[in-house]
Amino acid sequence: MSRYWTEPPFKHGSETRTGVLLVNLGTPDAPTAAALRPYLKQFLSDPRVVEIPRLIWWPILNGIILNTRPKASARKYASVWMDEGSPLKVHTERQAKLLAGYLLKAGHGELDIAYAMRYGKPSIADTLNGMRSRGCTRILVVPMYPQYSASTTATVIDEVGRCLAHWRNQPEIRFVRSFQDDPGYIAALVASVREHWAVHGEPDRLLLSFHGVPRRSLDLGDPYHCECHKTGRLVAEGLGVAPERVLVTFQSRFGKAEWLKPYTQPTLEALAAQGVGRVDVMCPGFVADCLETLEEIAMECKEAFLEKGGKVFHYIPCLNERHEWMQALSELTCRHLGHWLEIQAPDAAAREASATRARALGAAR
Ligand SMILES: C=CC1=C(C)c2cc3[nH]c(cc4nc(cc5[nH]c(cc1n2)c(C)c5CCC(=O)O)C(CCC(=O)O)=C4C)c(C)c3C=C
Ligand SMILES: [Fe+2]
Ligand SMILES: [Fe+2]
Repeated sequence: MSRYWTEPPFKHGSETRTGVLLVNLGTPDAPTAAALRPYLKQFLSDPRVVEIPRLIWWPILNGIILNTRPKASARKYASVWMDEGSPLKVHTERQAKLLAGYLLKAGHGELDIAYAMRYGKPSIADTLNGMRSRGCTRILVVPMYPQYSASTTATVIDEVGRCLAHWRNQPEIRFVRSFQDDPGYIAALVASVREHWAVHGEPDRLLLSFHGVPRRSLDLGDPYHCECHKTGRLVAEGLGVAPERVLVTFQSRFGKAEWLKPYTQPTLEALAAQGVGRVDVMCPGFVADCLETLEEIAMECKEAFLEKGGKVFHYIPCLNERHEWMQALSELTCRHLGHWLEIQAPDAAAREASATRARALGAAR
């Protein structure tokens, strides 16, 4: 591969477009060990995800993990796989299509909406190339992680930078950093819990389970832990329930090191042992259901809670394609697109808005 600036020549005078790129974590192509292996290799080779010196990590990854985990993970993926594919990819694709519809309704049908996966397919590189070929010269990248973490958000930003290093004619680019306290996102979470409680009544405890990260990343200054707690506090406030009935926990510990605490499954087991009868669990850090929610929480954690004497366990689904969430995402997107929307839309309304602003600026001077 030639290293730099390999794209076809820019068509001078051709129309330019504004694009929105949604990026989520990634997923294997199939629920099989053969498909899991390259996916896990790419994911777990990312130094933003596993911060262990390569000299130590490579033999563990290639010698142990990639020989055992693909088979075990494939079984888990098979238990949640949908007719159309991996839940994470299915929901992300639907979200991108719906977002285009919501933006069209808001008067921005001209926007180019795409989605990509940080690991696996569709890759960020291929998707950006597609956007370039459709004439996108301005791109807003939206990592689909409400809470910022170096292991998720930062690695998306890094990868976009690496891809653009091969472009001669680079686009104007913006990133959404995080949206842990976005009022629309919080309102969508609250609406989802309320809807569940309207049918099933209220539980003894509501657990908000976020994906974990190594404890060390908090000590080194990663804001993820704080952002999770902020989301948790705002959801509890929005629901109007006593704070002690809402717990923030962290799931999916990987390896032997300490991760963010309290851990989700041991917390559920302790609650069951204390005689807490019913818990509801929601995962606000994931905007789409995936292996970590459908298998780890709704199956494994449920079983653990009931085994320890808990009576009722409800899993409240992720926001997925919920109306309030899609509305919040389209509003968040418009806010971040900012003046690009005016530059983009060459219609009378936009020209009028620009003229009004110019007049106001003139008057201010
Ligand atoms: C090894 C360290 C890992 C860190 C750090 C980590 C952070 C992190 N991950 C998500 C979101 C998701 N992770 C998912 C799967 C997954 N995560 C890890 C490991 C780390 N994650 C592994 C090994 C796996 C693969 C599955 C397995 O074999 O158990 C997923 C689901 C993907 C899917 O296809 O459904 C998501 C989503 C966040 C938000 C995060 C840090 C904040
Ligand atoms: Fe993960
Ligand atoms: Fe997991």
